[in-house]
Amino acid sequence: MSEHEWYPILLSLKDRTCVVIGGGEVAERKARGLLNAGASVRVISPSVTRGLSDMAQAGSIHLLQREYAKGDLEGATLAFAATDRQEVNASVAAEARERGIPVNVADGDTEGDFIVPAVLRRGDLVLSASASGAGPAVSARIIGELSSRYGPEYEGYLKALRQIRAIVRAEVPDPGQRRRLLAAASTEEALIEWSRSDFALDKRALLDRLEERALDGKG
Ligand SMILES: C[C@@]1(CC(=O)O)C2=NC(=C\c3[nH]c(c(CCC(=O)O)c3CC(=O)O)Cc3[nH]c(c(CC(=O)O)c3CCC(=O)O)/C=C3\N/C(=C\2)[C@@H](CCC(=O)O)[C@]3(C)CC(=O)O)/[C@H]1CCC(=O)O
Ligand SMILES: NC(=O)c1ccc[n+]([C@@H]2O[C@H](COP(=O)([O-])OP(=O)(O)OC[C@H]3O[C@@H](n4cnc5c(N)ncnc54)[C@H](O)[C@@H]3O)[C@@H](O)[C@H]2O)c1
Repeated sequence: MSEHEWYPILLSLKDRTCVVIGGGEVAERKARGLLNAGASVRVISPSVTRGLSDMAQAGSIHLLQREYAKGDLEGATLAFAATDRQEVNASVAAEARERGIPVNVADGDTEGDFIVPAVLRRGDLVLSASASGAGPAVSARIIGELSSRYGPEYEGYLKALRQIRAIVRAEVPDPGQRRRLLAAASTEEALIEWSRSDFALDKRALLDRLEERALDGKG
C-alpha cells in the first residue's frame, strides 16, 4: 500500500447497498462494520466463514455463494474487494472505477479509494484510529486502550448532552455565550451530572447550572 494522506469522514450508509466480495475473516469484519452502520450488505463468495453463514441464515446479510462476476457491483454505494486473489480484487476495483463507486481493497497490491479504521462505538460516540496502512495492529491496540477509557456510560452521556444542547441552542441566542455554555456542558464531570439528573425538566435551573460551571471552569 503506497503512502497517502487519508481524509477521515463519517459516512451515512443507512439502507445503502454495500457489496463485499470474498468470504474470509477480512470480509466478515468488513460486513460486521457495515451492519453496525445500518447498511444493507451483499456478500459474494464461493466459500464463507461460519460467522458470515450465520449472518446469512439470520437474514442480516444477502449472500450469493459463487465467484465474483463483472456486474456484481450494480447498485452499490461502496464496494469491498476482500478475496485472497489479487487478480480478483483488481477486477473488482476496476469495475468499481468504471461505475464511480468508491472501493476498499484488502490486499496491499491494488490501490483502493478508502481504507477502514479500527472503531469503537459508544452510542453516538464513534472513535476511530488508523495507521494509514503502516500497521493495522497499532490501530486495533489504540482502540482497545480507548475502550477502557471511554466505557459504555458514554452512550448515556451523549444522549443527555444531545438534549442539553437542544435546550441551549433554543434558549441562548448569542453564539459566543452558547459556545461557552456548551463547552461547560461537555466536560466529563458535567456529562456525569446530566446523565444522573432530570435537568430537562427545568430549563432555567439548567442554564443557571451551566453558567456556574462555565465560571468554575474559568476560576
Ligand atoms: C483496522 C482494521 C479495520 C478492518 O479491517 O475492519 C484494518 N485491519 C485490521 C486488522 C488487521 N489487518 C491485518 C492484520 C495482521 C497484522 C498485520 O499485518 O499488521 C490485522 C490485525 C488483526 O487481525 O488483529 C493485515 C493486513 N491489513 C491490510 C493488509 C494489506 C497491506 O497492508 O498491504 C494486511 C496484510 C495482509 C497480509 O498478510 O498480506 C490492509 C488494511 N487493513 C486495514 C484495516 C486498512 C489499514 C488501516 C490502518 O492501518 O489502520 C487496510 C490498508 C485496508 C483495509 O482493510 O481497509 C482491522 C483492525 C480492526 C480491529 O480489530 O479492531
Ligand atoms: N485488510 C485487512 O484487514 C487484511 C487482513 C488480513 C489479510 N488481508 C488480505 O486480505 C485477503 C483476505 O483475507 P482473509 O483472511 O479473509 O482470507 P481467506 O483466505 O480467509 O478468505 C478469502 C476469501 O476469498 C474468497 N474468494 C476467492 N476467490 C473468490 C472469487 N473469485 N470471488 C469471490 N470470492 C472469492 C474465498 O471464498 C474466501 O472466502 C488476504 O489474502 C490478505 O491479502 C487483509
